[in-house]
Amino acid sequence: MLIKNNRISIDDIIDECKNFYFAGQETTSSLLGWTIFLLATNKEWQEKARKEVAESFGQKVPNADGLSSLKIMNMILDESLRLYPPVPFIKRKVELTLPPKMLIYISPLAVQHDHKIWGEHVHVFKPDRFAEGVVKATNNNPVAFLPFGYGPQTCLGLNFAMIEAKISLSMILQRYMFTTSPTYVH
Ligand code: HEM
Repeated sequence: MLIKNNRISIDDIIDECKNFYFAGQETTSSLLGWTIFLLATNKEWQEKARKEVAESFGQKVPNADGLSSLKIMNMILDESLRLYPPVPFIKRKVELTLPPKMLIYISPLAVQHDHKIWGEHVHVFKPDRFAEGVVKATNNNPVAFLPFGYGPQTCLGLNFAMIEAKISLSMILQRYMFTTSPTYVH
């Protein structure tokens, strides 16, 4: 972003709006799409999530207090973000010892599928690996879970995206049960 005279130009603001639109829409819809698929193929977790939603909201519209107590749903969303990170690459530009301006790509997809960190069931949907938080799930290596990136450039929409996903998923679970087609092959 070019800041002249301590002012952000109209073009910069338009760029930021486009960024929010792009960075904010496809990512959360990818998270919801994969989560619905994972719950369709793991019915016991679909039922656990529905029970938690029913206990928190009944048939009412989800509210802020209830959303923060959705522990099972948080575990499910984290496991979905681990298996199918909506942003598979993060990039950084080298400024120091490596050749300047070189772009480094870090792959959440690769790190989150590393059996040395996540164990032999790395490819299996196991939300309970997140039951005691990310530090425990990563064997004391929290940078191994980076669906929203890491450090000063961490995703600006992290909290917004998780709240949006929890509201949407709660309202879907309140209304629908879902399954894959009998002919579906993964
Ligand atoms: C599941 C949903 C989302 C995922 C997985 C996601 C993931 C990411 C990732 C991996 C980055 C790069 C972070 C880094 O380089 O370390 C990023 C950056 C960013 N995201 Fe998201 N994002 C999501 C939703 C959103 C939403 C809803 C918004 C805004 C409404 C948003 C706005 C941004 C912005 C502005 C940046 C750039 C931050 C910067 O460079 O300082 N994201 N996101």
